Amino acid sequence: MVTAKVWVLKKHFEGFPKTSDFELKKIDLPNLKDRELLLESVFLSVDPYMRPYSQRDMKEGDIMIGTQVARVVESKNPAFTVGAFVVARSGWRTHFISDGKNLQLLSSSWPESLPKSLALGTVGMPGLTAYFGLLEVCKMKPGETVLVNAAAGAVGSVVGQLAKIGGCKVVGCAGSDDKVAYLKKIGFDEAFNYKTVTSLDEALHKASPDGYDCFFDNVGGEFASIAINHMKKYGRIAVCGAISQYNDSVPQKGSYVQVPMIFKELRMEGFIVTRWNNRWDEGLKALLKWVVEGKVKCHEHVTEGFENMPMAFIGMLKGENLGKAIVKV
Ligand SMILES: NC(=O)C1=CN([C@@H]2O[C@H](COP(=O)(O)OP(=O)(O)OC[C@H]3O[C@@H](n4cnc5c(N)ncnc54)[C@H](OP(=O)(O)O)[C@@H]3O)[C@@H](O)[C@H]2O)C=CC1
Ligand SMILES: CCCCCC(=O)/C=C/[C@H]1[C@H](O)CC(=O)[C@@H]1CCCCCCC(=O)O
Repeated sequence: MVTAKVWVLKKHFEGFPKTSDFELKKIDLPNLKDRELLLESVFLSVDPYMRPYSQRDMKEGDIMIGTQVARVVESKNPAFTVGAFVVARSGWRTHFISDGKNLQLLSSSWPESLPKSLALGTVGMPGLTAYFGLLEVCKMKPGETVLVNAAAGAVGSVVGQLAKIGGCKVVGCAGSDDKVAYLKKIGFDEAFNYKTVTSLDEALHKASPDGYDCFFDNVGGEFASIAINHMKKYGRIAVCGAISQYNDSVPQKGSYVQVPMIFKELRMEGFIVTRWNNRWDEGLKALLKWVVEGKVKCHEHVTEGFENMPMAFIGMLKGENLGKAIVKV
């Protein structure tokens, strides 16, 4: 019999999550039935959405939501051979049983030398968010200037690199000098540390005195309300995330967007990447190709050990990650 370790939401988060909000449990898994398979998680993802979605969709005692790259260890389903790798949405578990539905086999063209954990980052949901957000929401065009925040993270680092591939000038901001140095290294034209600049207004103006055509907003809050004033006429804002607000117990009061939107005739659109589920293969194929060709660089912040999942999640919310935050079991 296999015993799985799972992390449970013990107590709904109040403000910033704490390790005591989680509980590690053990679950004995039954024997496989016909068409079932047993999987072991190899890499798990910790993502910002877990904070707002846990509040909205989970009860205390539920296993934490999340995605993993898992290996098939036993199979009574002919579609999955032992040793195959899949991307699953099975939550924070070391082992689980599946009927094979909702499992995505890793692409057959996945190079042996490429870390499989990238299927949770650049060549996975975060990479697709950058891809569709830029192409379909920002509708970036060559020669335009793109601004992205949380730029050294899983989504932001791909946004900047895809915008460069698309012939744009790219400005990024992030929360440490090391992250800023990384952004310059991977091709951002301008980058600044939003935590240490004396004025966000001045930093945004200095990085692009003519303003911004596209703003890929991962952060929301104060940064977004300042950045909107730096948009060019007919600029487009892709509202991807609002991580600066996810831990608020009391909603922030901000400035209002209507006046700059009217004067500059802006378009601002929220999106969830699953809108393009029917084009997932197109996006993953393009991202994998760019990664293999070395045109898109990937960095991962890997935490070792399933027992450290809560710490990795909290660390990511605090900004400790450069690139995609991953847990290696
Ligand atoms: N709409 C969609 O379909 C999707 C939306 N998203 C959203 O995209 C955003 C980025 O996600 P992802 O790339 O996975 O995460 P990241 O890898 O970027 O990690 C989160 C980063 O957010 C930054 N951050 C944390 N708190 C704040 C704050 N108060 N103000 C500014 N920055 C902060 C930190 O970087 P730093 O050091 O720079 O502060 C941290 O490293 C999130 O808002 C997420 O919800 C993600 C996937 C899909
Ligand atoms: C105000 C909240 C904004 C959150 C934005 C965000 O990060 C969205 C992320 C989703 C992404 O677009 C597609 C996903 O996979 C993310 C959500 C997944 C939730 C699934 C929960 C159910 C489960 O995994 O069992």
